[in-house]
Amino acid sequence: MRPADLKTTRRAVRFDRERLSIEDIVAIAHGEAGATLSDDPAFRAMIARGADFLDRLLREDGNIYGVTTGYGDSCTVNVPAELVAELPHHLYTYHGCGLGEYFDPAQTRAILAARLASLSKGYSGVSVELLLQITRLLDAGLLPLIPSEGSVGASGDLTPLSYLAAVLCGEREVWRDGAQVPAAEALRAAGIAPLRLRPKEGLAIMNGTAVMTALACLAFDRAEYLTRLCTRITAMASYTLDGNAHHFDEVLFAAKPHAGMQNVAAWLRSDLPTEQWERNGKRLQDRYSIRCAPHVIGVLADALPFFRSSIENELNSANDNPLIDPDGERVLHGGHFYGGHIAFAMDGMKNAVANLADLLDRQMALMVDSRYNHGLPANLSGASGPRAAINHGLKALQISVSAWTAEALKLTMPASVFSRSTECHNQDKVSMGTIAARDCLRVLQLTEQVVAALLITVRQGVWLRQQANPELPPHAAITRMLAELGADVAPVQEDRRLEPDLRLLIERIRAKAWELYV
Ligand SMILES: N[C@@H](Cc1ccc(O)cc1)C(=O)O
Repeated sequence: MRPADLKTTRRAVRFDRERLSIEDIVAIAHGEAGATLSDDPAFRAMIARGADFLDRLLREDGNIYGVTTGYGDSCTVNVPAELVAELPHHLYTYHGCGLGEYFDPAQTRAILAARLASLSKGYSGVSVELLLQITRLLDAGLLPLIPSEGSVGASGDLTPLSYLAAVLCGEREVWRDGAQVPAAEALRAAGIAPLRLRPKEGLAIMNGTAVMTALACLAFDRAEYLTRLCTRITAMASYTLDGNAHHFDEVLFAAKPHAGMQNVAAWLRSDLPTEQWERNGKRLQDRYSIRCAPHVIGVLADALPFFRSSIENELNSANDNPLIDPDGERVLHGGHFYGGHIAFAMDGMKNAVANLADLLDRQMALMVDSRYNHGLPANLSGASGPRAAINHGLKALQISVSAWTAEALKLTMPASVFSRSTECHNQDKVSMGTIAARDCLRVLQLTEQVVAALLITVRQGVWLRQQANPELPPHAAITRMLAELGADVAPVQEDRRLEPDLRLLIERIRAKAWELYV
């Protein structure tokens, strides 16, 4: 369903000074919620006070950074009064040098929502009209085409956000129903008058962390689901390998108090048949990719609450410069456009997520190898009799998984350590948070591909194990998951092209199709 079709039923996220959550931004991104600006008169008056104070200051003092001066290192250049009105338009114009792929519509909606969140805090000296204009774009489904490359993530996401500023003013291009249209034409057709920016409004739109923060919200949402799905896959891999379910014992895990990791172990316990306790069972110690799975998945599970607080604090911050204190009537010069917290969260998240890909890649290596899979066919081939000779089962799928895993791991190099001095040494330390966030999304995409392949593998593996050892106790969660996967993916009996199965499973992963551990 397209977002526009959902208009009548979907909820609205209200923008005011209240704290917003990652889920609010994700809902707007996916078109499940709209964005409305609070019409509370006190809120609107507070916003207007900032803009009025700036107007007064301009009249009385005549000298404000970024209003009557050049930007950044050019702050020593004074702008004559008759050119002040043109200055914000120059800001977005000369920043129109982004390149690379355009952000997709969901990412773009998240970016608009994140910028609206920051400006709604009331410290940016912008007009209510500007905030409303952002909601109008979201409402009408007119999404700026924003190139994804060209931000150092410390003077804010200046260059990508210049594309939002330009579109608000009826310039550059938007997506409309999936097509690229000139913004001027799209705004006219939607009955939206282009803005003429007030003196500080160009800076307020562009000088902030909205792009990286929006991407971080989307990344968080995907990473959280993967902790659950990788746990379920681990349970099915353990079952496939006829492994030792007691590796996830409650007393064992109580001895190591990482709460997220303990949770993963508890999920595994709930998935696996652990009724019978054997002192020296048949499989004393499984390999690490099974035995230590809670310790690998748990790193991400334990980091998520920290990532959430960093991302939501950034989302709920006034992150431009200078800030305008409407009540104290002061102009506060600082560096809140510096995205170090998001950079760290994204660099950390991509590392922890790539480790999931690596974990699953190792689990697959055990399952397809008849030297390690405890009695199942090589490559988990489902063919029998003379035809077994020409069937290669999941052989190529494993090779693809190795490639996707390698590519994910390759992208884990932290972006934040590549800070470099730029803009005539005014921006001499920068966060690279937007690059970190883009890396993280790519690592998530590659890891989801690995997850899709592992879903095929465990679906095949559990099915073969049930045939090989019919006496094994079936377990509710695994049986249910096998049935759900079975509805999408047939067992591989004769070799077939698995790409369609993979693509379908990736869709299911992105839609969080399976209810896991609720
Ligand atoms: N981020 C800078 C402002 C800036 C804006 C545009 C630039 O091109 C450069 C710098 C500051 O607030 O100090």
